[in-house]
Amino acid sequence: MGLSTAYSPVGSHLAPAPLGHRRSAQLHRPRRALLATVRCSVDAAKQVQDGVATAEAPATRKDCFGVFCTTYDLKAEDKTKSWKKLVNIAVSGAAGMISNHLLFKLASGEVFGQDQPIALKLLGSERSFQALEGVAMELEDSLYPLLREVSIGIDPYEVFEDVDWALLIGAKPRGPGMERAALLDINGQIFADQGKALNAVASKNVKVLVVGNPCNTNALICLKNAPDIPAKNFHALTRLDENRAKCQLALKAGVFYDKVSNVTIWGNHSTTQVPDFLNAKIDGRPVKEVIKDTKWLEEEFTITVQKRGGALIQKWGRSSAASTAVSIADAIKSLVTPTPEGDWFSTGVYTTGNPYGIAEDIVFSMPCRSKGDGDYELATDVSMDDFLWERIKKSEAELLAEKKCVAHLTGEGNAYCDVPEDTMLPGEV
Ligand SMILES: NC(=O)C1=CN([C@@H]2O[C@H](COP(=O)(O)OP(=O)(O)OC[C@H]3O[C@@H](n4cnc5c(N)ncnc54)[C@H](OP(=O)(O)O)[C@@H]3O)[C@@H](O)[C@H]2O)C=CC1
Ligand SMILES: O=C([O-])CC(=O)C(=O)O
Repeated sequence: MGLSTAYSPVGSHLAPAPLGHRRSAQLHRPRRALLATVRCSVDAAKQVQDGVATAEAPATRKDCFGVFCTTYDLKAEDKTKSWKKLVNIAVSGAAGMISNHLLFKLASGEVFGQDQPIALKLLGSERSFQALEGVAMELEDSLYPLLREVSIGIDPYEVFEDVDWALLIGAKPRGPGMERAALLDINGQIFADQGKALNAVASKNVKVLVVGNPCNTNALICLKNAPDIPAKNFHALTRLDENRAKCQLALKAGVFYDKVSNVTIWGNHSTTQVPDFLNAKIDGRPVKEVIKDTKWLEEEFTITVQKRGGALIQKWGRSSAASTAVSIADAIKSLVTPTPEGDWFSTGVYTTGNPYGIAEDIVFSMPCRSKGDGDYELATDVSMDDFLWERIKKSEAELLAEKKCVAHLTGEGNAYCDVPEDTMLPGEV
């Protein structure tokens, strides 16, 4: 088995290094450079390709971590020779609950494929740096062959360097009594800064998936602060909502999930989101032909999906983490593998140029298809009726109001915040 993951914690002001970890080599680094890079893993990767096994003297390795100061006999296998070029993935909020599930899915190869080696660049903060070290240690201990590099840091300008994907999860949770305007402002600032950093140092074709709430408006802020990256490359996660809607339709129809297709979530990742049962299909047939209970579809189904996050928090005492990680994996897979014929997936994307008549210049969840190249096109073979359109307009109005709240972060003048009273995240009750 190939094993080349390593990280080296840097930052002497933080907690003592775990036993066996050498960190003194980095102590002279400036605080801004709280990024642990991995050199030995690159060497090890080369050795995989070459079929060479060496045990380099630890003294010559400045950035390695513990056991990774020695490289192993990686027994070059045919499959490693056919591996693709390394993909660099940044994850913010990497010490949080969602990441704790997601990182292991990414490292296992189930998202990008079993021939796709990856580098994980974990972004945290001073408050989470020690926890990030713990995350990196767990990744090490998992012996994932495809995970070639792990680095940790608190400076987005360093962590985002050359990244192909940025999964932006870290955000302040809304506390009791906190106004939505305050949440928009605090989190918006995080995404404005990260947008600037991505613009400066990431791959110019980086794909950005914003998870941290309120994710649609955070994604808008991020893309506005990254003018050199195509706006089309920014996504807000609404795949969890799509998965929740599929589950409810499958339950009601008495079928397994795999029979449910063409489910769109329109709009904001909030309680105004619109799960579309007009275009959805069960076993290839319109949902309305299979589920005749229109009252259920129009009322119970919609509200259940809109408020599923809150219902889960009431049971679990915390917000969805594992299912969110699964949905992030699904969202990425939908972009890196071709969409099954006739189907589509939901993702929050930039509306400018959309064919549906939704207001331009916001991030809105809509139905998309991909050829598997990381890009997507909006699905045009969708029907609209008054019921669906009326609800879409409500979610659109909410996003237009959110946009005004963050005008100071998107370069559009002074903010004026008057979001509708009932604007809530799915997890709020
Ligand atoms: N779009 C969707 O479908 C869903 C979105 N979410 C959202 O994802 C985000 C992350 O959720 P989850 O992983 O469960 O949350 P956690 O609380 O476990 O982790 C969030 C991370 O955010 C970081 N963070 C950034 N700024 C702050 C701040 N000012 N105060 C506190 N923490 C901060 C922290 O990391 P650090 O200190 O390293 O910065 C923390 O580890 C939340 O915004 C949540 O609402 C959740 C479920 C579904
Ligand atoms: O509100 C939250 O933080 C959680 C959330 O987005 C969801 O469960 O959909």
